[in-house]
Amino acid sequence: MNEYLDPTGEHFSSEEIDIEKALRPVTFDDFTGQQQVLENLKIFVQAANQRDEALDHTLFHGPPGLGKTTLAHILANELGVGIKVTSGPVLDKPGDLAGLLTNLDERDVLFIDEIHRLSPIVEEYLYSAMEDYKIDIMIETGPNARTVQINLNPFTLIGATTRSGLLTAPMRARFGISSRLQYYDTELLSTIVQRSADILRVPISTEASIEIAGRSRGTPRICNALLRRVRDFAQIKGNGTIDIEISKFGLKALNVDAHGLDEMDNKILSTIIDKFKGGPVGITTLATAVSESAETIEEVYEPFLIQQGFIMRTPRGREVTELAYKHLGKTKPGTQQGLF
Ligand SMILES: Nc1ncnc2c1ncn2[C@@H]1O[C@H](COP(=O)(O)OP(=O)(O)OP(=O)(O)O)[C@@H](O)[C@H]1O
Ligand SMILES: [Mg+2]
Repeated sequence: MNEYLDPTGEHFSSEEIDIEKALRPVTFDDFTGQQQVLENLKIFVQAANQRDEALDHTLFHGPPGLGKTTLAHILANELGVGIKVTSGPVLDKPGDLAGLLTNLDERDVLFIDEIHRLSPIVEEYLYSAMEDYKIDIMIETGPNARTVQINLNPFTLIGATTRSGLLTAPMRARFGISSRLQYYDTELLSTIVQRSADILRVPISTEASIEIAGRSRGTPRICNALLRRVRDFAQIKGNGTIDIEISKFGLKALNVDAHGLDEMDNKILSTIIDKFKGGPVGITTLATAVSESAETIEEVYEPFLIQQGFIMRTPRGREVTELAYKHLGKTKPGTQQGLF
C-alpha cells in the first residue's frame, strides 16, 4: 500500500503524528462536515451539560480516517471533562478495565478504540459498568477471596470501530447514541485542506486545494497527508506556494490515482473484471481472490467504491460498472468498438 495514502494511518512517522495532532480539530466549530451527526451531538452535549449529567454512551463507526477519534476528543472537550483513552486489543483482563473505570471522575469520557476487538470476558465486564455504573472486583486471594461490588462515577463510554458488523448485539444495544460517519465530498475536503494549510502556514490556491481534495478518497486523514507531501514539493521544487501546477506535479510524482483510489481499491476492481468477467461475484470469493478479509472489504473498501459509482451491490454479488472499466483503461466485453 502507498504509505502516504494509508487510510489506517499506521505507517506514519512520529513527526507526522505530531503534525496530525496539530491539525486535529478540538471543538465542534473546528470540525468540518458530518453535519447531521454534529447537529445531533451538539444538542445531546448541551442537554447533558445543562442537567450536569454524563452524556449517554456513544458509538462512532465508519471507515478509517473520517474523524472518529477526533470526535471522541471533541466531545470530552465540549463536555468540559477528562478523557481516558484505550483500545480493544490492549484490554485483555477485566482487571485492566477496572483500573481505568475506578479512576474516572464524574462525567469523564472513557474512549475505547477498536471496540469490536474486546475479549468476550472484558466485554461482559463492561456491561454492568455501562448500565448501572457498578462493577464487581475481586479482593484478597486464597481462602479469603471474595468479590465486592463498587459504585463508579457516572461516565460516558465512547466506542469507535471501523467494523460495526463485528460488534455483538448486546454491546451495540448499550449505546444510547450511535453515529455512522460518511465519506466527505470534495468541497468539504477542500475546506479541510485550506484549514490545514493555514495551520501549517503554507499559502495555497483554491484550485490546488480542490485538486488535492479530489484525490483524497473522501478521507480527511488522506487529504492532510497529501497536503504535507505537496507542501514539500512546493518548498523544494517550487516557490513555497501551493498552486495548481505544483499540486499536479507532486500528486503525479506520488503516484496518486486520479480518483484517489488506493492499491487495494484498484486490485478489487481489476480482480472483478479480469477474474470474474466484471461480476457478479460473491463477497467471500472476491475476498479470497484479493487476499483480504471479507469484513474489511465490506467495511473499508466497498463503501467508497460504491459511493463513487465503481461497484454495484446486486442480490447475486458485486458487479463493476462501466466507470470501473473506464478508470482502469479496460474495455467491457461486448461493448462495440467503433463501426464496421
Ligand atoms: N471533519 C474533520 N475536519 C478536519 N479534520 C479532520 C476531520 N475529520 C478528521 N480530520 C483529520 O483527519 C485525521 C484522522 O481523523 P481520526 O483520527 O479522527 O480518524 P478515525 O476515524 O479515528 O480513523 P481510524 O479509524 O483509523 O482510527 C485527524 O488527525 C484530523 O486531523
Ligand atoms: Mg481513530
